[in-house]
Amino acid sequence: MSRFVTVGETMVSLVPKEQGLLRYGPDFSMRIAGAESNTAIGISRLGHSASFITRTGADGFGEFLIRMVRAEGVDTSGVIVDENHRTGVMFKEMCPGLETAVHYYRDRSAASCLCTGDVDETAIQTADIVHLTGITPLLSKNCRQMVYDIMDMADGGKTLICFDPNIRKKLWKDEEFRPMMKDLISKSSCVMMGLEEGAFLYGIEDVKRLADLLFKGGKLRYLAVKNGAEGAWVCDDKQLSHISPFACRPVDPVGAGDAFNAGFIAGILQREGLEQCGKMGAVAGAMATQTHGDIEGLISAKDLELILNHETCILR
Ligand SMILES: O=C(O)C(=O)C[C@H](O)[C@H](O)CO
Repeated sequence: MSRFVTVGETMVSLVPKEQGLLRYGPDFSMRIAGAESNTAIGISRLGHSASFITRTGADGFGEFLIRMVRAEGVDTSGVIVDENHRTGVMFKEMCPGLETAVHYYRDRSAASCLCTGDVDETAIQTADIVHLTGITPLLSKNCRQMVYDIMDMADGGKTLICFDPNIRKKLWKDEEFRPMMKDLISKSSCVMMGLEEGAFLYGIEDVKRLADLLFKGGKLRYLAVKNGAEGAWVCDDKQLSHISPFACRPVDPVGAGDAFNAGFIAGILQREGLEQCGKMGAVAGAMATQTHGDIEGLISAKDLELILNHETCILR
């Protein structure tokens, strides 16, 4: 039984070794990417049990993904190897002065064939937290149904439903997605979203107004609103606090939101106070921006503790 369970797509991520346009043929290194597995690995690094459910192709890329996620201590026993579909792939493109661009090769991938039958209901109902993102329901109709069904499996029980809309405009092919995303948020007890995502979905840029609206539904227990290098806000039904950003040397923001989520959720699992959960998220998010891969900068429990206690790490 894992305290944290998540379901979604992990892809092989080909990250250029140097900056420049793809058209000039950079060399690539092979990493992994996927919002849900990033968060699962972040949770595992912070000392909590995590399991990840997905489908991969029966190919070397799929074997690579499973090996990488399992090596980080995440339970992959729920991963299904799909003989009929291939593992999704994405490429990053990094140009000086521009934000990292991603190019997906994930249409009809193995993970887009995920369905409700792939998910063990008991695993969801016995977990403390089930984490879902708004990427999965955009992958296919069966994925959308599965996300709703997982929320139903957890609803009414003790499992906290965490949701990050993680809006990916490259996957956003239908205006129907907006009401669906809002519906999924309304079914969640912990929502972690970007300030820009709040504006995109609700037309609200003011965090207090956004919190008032979302808490009115009665289901929400925690809200984190992330604002990149400007920090974040964390709220429950009693308190709204701004969390200052943690100083870092960013090279790539992709994956920082997932790292924030891991820190924030680890705080909830440890029954920390709201602001401490926010600080854990802010430090974890900042540290993740310092590497080009999504998972390489995910912080360990020991390093997080040192930072939060303002202690220095003895290296020599
Ligand atoms: O964009 C996606 O679908 C991914 O999950 C890949 C990245 O790892 C993710 O965007 C980081 O949050």
